[in-house]
Amino acid sequence: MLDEFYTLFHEIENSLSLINFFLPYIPIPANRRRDAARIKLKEILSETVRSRKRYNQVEEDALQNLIDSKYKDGRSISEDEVTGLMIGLIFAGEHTNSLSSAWTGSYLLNDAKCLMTAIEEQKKIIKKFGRRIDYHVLLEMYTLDRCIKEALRLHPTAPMLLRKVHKHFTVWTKEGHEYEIPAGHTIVSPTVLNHYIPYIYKDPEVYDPERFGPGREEDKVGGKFSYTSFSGGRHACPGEAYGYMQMKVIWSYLLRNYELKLLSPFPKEEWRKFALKPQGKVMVSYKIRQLA
Ligand code: HEM
Repeated sequence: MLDEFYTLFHEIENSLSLINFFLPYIPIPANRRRDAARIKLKEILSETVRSRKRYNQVEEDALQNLIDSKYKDGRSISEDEVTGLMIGLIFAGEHTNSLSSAWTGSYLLNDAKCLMTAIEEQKKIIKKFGRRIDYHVLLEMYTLDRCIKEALRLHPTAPMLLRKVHKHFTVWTKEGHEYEIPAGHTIVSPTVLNHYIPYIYKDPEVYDPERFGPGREEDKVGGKFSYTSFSGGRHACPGEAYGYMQMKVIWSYLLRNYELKLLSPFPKEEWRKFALKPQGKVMVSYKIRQLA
């Protein structure tokens, strides 16, 4: 069941491409597979929803929260809405995390100094807490946190953010130029360019997790929208903290239990895909070890 679920999500992920951004329903093979996978996922989730209702089964999970939620006028949300929201939620958290973990790993394994700093941090944490990894232990992983944040600065999973303008407003640039933004227009904020602005990020092309460390905190320099890998404003990602936790679980576990080496060249970005994934396969060799 889990394998089938994963494969179906993979089909949805495979349809992410620039062409789909402009023409989401164009009948190309990837979209046909995406639509078939969406139907099958809906069937699986609908069956779970119905079975819970049939047997009055109540679980403590996100699906249950959606099943039990109501509109302001007291109306329950429909089965279609529950399954649609659930698919959206899993998709929002799954491919973003796997891409960001892959970029983080590629950078760590490509940079001996960063890798050593991240390993030393794990050793210190093991000394303090033993080998357990829980919420409180994850909060102590400042170095790993910064390594992930920096990988996401260089490779944000959403390369641009779009907003529909509801009210006319004016923007002034640092150079003093003034721009009128009329209501009704769609504005694009290209995260993938903003994260490389040199007066905010020193040597922006360089992977340097310490730029977020105490005393530097370069992302604070340009104001609250300098770092938008998790977007900003009302529709900022609600899964940011959870996402960091997941990525820290993955990478702390790997660093503690395996000696890893990057075999393939450092990956390039796959620009044809809307989410900036690594191009081709990232090949790694591993040897079992236990950090102490
Ligand atoms: C590395 C991990 C993640 C990254 C990089 C990421 C990135 C983003 C970005 C950039 C947006 C905003 C898109 C926009 O403004 O147009 C967003 C929205 C969203 N994310 Fe995440 N996300 C991550 C993990 C998660 C997780 C784990 C969840 C939930 C379990 C999640 C749920 C959502 C949802 C529901 C939205 C829509 C928010 C709204 O429109 O109000 N994300 N995410």
